[in-house]
Amino acid sequence: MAPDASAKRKRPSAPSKPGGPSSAPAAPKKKRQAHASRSRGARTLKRQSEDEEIAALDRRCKELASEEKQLARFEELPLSARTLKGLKRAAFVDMTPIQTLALPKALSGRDVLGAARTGSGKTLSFLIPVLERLYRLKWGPADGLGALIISPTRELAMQIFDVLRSIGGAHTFSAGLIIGGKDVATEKARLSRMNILVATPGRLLQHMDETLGFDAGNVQLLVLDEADRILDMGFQNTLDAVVQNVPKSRQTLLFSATQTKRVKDLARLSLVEPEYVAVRDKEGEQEGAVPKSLSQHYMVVPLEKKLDVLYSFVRMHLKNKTLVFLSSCRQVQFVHETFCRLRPGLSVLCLHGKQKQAKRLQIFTEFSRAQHAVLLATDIAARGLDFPAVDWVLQIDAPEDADTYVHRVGRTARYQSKGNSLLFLLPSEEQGALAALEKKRIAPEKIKARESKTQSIANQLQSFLFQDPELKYLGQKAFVSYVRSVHLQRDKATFDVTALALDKFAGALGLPGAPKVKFVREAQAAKKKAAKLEAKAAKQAAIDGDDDAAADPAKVRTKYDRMFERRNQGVLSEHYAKLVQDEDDSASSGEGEASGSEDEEDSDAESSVASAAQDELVGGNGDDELLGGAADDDGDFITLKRADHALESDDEAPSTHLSKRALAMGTSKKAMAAAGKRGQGEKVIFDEEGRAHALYELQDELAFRKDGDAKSLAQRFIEEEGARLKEKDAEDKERVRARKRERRRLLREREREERGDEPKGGAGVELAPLEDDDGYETPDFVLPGDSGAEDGSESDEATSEDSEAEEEASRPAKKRRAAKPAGGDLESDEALALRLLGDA
Ligand SMILES: Nc1ncnc2c1ncn2[C@@H]1O[C@H](COP(=O)(O)OP(=O)(O)OP(=O)(O)O)[C@@H](O)[C@H]1O
Repeated sequence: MAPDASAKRKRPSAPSKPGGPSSAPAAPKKKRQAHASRSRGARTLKRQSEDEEIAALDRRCKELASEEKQLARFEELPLSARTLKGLKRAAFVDMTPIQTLALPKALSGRDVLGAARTGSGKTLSFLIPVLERLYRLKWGPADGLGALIISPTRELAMQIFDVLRSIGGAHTFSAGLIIGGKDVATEKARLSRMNILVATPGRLLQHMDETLGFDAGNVQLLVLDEADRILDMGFQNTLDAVVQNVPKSRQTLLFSATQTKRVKDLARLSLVEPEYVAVRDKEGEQEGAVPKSLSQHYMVVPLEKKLDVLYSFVRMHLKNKTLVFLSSCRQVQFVHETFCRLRPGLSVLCLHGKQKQAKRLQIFTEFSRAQHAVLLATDIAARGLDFPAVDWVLQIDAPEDADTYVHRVGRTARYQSKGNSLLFLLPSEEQGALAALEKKRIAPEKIKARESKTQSIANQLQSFLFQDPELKYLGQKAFVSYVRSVHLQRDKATFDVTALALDKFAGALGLPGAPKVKFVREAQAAKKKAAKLEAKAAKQAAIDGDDDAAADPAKVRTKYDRMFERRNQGVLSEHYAKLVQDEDDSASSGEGEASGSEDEEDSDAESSVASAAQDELVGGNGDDELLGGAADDDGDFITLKRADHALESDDEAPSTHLSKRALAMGTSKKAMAAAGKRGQGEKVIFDEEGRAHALYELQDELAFRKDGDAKSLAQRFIEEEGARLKEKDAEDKERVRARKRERRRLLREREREERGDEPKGGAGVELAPLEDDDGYETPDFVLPGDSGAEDGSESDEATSEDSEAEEEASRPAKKRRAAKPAGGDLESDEALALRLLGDA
């Protein structure tokens, strides 16, 4: 098979035999004609034999579908000589169980749903029917696209394409690989000439939408490898759009180790009487999705220990090929970066979705060829990839579900080889994850890491991160992306983001602290709230003796539910009636005034008062008798607070907690008048911030508006305040200058006294005293509306008044000490030094 029609054209022609067509010009015309008719005849014969072969194949395929005969070798299948040649060349002789079951059905044109464990040879189960169908239809370049194979990842698409090339080399179909990350324009140019396409869904749809002349209307076969993944939510819309572009009459083949049987999914593909093909064991049970040659283990590892255990594992398995799964690209990047720096003693590679396509391809090839290596990867490496001879698959972060587990561990123990897998589970994940695996009849064996052999790398990571801020940043991203991955898990019972020891985890990554993650805080708050509600509901259920609600605390009942469900309602009504009666009595006896509106409020208050009372009484032991007892004693119950508190009446003596002076003040008319003069007793209004204002201070809006609009008022205020501040500033500056002048004057006097001479008319050096730097710097207020000129005039004024020494004095002490005194010569320098020494 030619992988590409253009490549086919470029391929150098086969060396011509002596006297063959290449030497034709030299041959006599008759000879040429004879040769042409001979080759025409050969072609016709070939075509005839092909037609016969195809007819025989068609016949045989039909028979095979009804025979239910178990064939063991590819040779026994009704396959074209070209396909058999390709299979032989690739050394495929015996069929695997899934091939034995699926190939006869698929070759007879049926829609097939194939399910078989990982690494069991599903790829050939759909590639052989693709080649055979097109061959039997005598598909040629002019027929356009005949088969479409869709894969969820680029790497898997590349791998399928490689297998197609290896077994289809004897056919003449053109085949193309359509995956993201490649030049679209080049793909577009070649697309219309392809007979078979292997594609990822997104890029395929892009071409269907954009590429002129790309027509999928003649497609005979649609294949979905890892069908359940392509049919799931992530690819849903894309796949639906692709399916709309291919004819309904096509044959459809779906393969996966974890095959979907959901009618809803399959309905989207409009399958026609699909044949479900699954390999069964001797007891007739469908074989497990995981190969028997795989030894599966799991280990409970706290989050903060994961990297230590992983590193220790890698160090102890230097002669192995290990594939490690982590939950996010950032984590893969971070662990790769740090492990490379730690130099574990074998090559550490990484594969994730944020890499460029060329890089991904390079890593894929490198790991495939490597004998001993570690590949850190996200789930893009989980499905379908056929890395040869992987010894261990490690899952550092638990898979989102059992299917993902199956695909991940399926990267080892492929075809007839053996392999090992190790799953890390957090203590909080153990129960849920094992239960999910159990449903698929998967039971990994529990093992423990030896403490003595576990090497801690936290300190080294910390030092790497300290030295390299970029790495620290990556660490923070890795942290957040891990937490997010847990947060986004569907199985909330197993994956609890609030159960993660985030501080410890941050420390294990070498981070100085745990980055704040908003959704964790939200999840924690939600959990707290839910717990509170549950507790409250359970408590209430216990109070009400509601067994159902107590058994199911999630069934939260409102206050109103409780009100309507309440027993002994009559008793409480009686309480209330007495309460109202008592109040009415007291109102009629002149103790208070009960207005109509207050009566209405009372009727609203009944429920809460009664309910609160019930809570209080029954809360003790929830005993109905007690409630009844309380009802008998209802007078006390209702008036409990008033009855127990001897309230001070207005005409009683003032409380004794006031001092004698205060009491005298309170009763003395003179004192009260004096207080009135001091402003006490004036009516004040409190503003929003609780400050008291005299009435006149708070104008109403109209009065406020009389003074002008708000903007001009604000501007005026700013200007006034600016002017006030400038004035203040000038005063401050002047005060400082005066103080400095005074200090200098005093210093000069002291010096003169010490020297015992008269001043020499300003000659010599004027020293700014060191202590002159009082740390005060006049602030320059720049207020809106301040003009630079005004500012400048002020500072000019100051400069003209001050001497050079004063300017010097205003500099910071350190600079001043370093500066050379103005006008100084050697003599004066010496004098200065001597004086300083003397001072010291
Ligand atoms: N009939 C066969 N004889 C020998 N080797 C085979 C045969 N069929 C498949 N293989 C080999 O088995 C390995 C696994 O095959 P394949 O990748 O098709 O598995 P799979 O079932 O698609 O796995 P997965 O579920 O992981 O996608 C490959 O290396 C392939 O070359």
